Amino acid sequence: MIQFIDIQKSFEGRMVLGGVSGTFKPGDTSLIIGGSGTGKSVLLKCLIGLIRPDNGQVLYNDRDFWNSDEEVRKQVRREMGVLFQGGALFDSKTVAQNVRFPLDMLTDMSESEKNDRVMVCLTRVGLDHAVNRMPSEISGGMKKRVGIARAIVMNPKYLFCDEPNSGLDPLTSIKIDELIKEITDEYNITTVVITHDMNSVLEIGEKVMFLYKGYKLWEGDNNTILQADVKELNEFVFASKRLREMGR
Ligand SMILES: Nc1ncnc2c1ncn2[C@@H]1O[C@H](COP(=O)(O)OP(=O)(O)OP(=O)(O)O)[C@@H](O)[C@H]1O
Repeated sequence: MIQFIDIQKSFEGRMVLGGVSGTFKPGDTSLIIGGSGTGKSVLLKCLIGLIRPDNGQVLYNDRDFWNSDEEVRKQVRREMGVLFQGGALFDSKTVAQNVRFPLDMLTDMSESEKNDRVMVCLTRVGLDHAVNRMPSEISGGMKKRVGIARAIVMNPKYLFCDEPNSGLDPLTSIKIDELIKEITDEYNITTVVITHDMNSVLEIGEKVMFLYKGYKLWEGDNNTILQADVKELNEFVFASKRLREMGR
């Protein structure tokens, strides 16, 4: 479980997060949604340890990330998997070498243990046929799958995905969303996904948090989001004027 309490962050006097709190639970795929520049990525970075918040606490199963010593932070970091925007694959490494990278860096597993683990993860994301391909030789959707395989290779308790659908067509996006959700269920991971894709919200949004100008204005699910009585959320959800008119 991840709990974060009153997270605040400003850059050069400009407030980006005004005090955001929330809870993410194991087995849930929790979405953080909101328009551009509303603080989603900064919040994610505060959670995963890339930006230190000015105020507030982030608790990983009761371990206070920012107020613990480096050993605790290191341990928590080892329990995280991150799927970065764009996949962030190494262009000069094969698919298998990309997935294996965290095992090389962070474990003392034997060669055969590493190879087995890589194959388990690549098979799970449907890419066991592509182990020796280079990133330049595979599609955008496949790159995301490689990114997911790499993010789960260390068997994470917590999985963070920053815009997993960026650059993908709607159908491929839904497949990636479903894969993230299935893996979350299967391994009981606490998963947090940043998105501004309404298709994702409607498909996998069982837990949704809406950020607006650095504040959480709404929390709910895909069954209630269309009826929510929050003006800023309605504007985000029904971004198209045409759609707004059709809904009335
Ligand atoms: N390191 C930084 N230094 C200064 N300002 C920053 C920094 N990181 C983010 N910001 C600012 O904080 C605000 C929120 O940025 P953030 O990246 O969290 O937005 P976002 O909601 O993720 O948007 P998008 O959907 O476009 O990625 C923006 O105005 C951004 O310019």
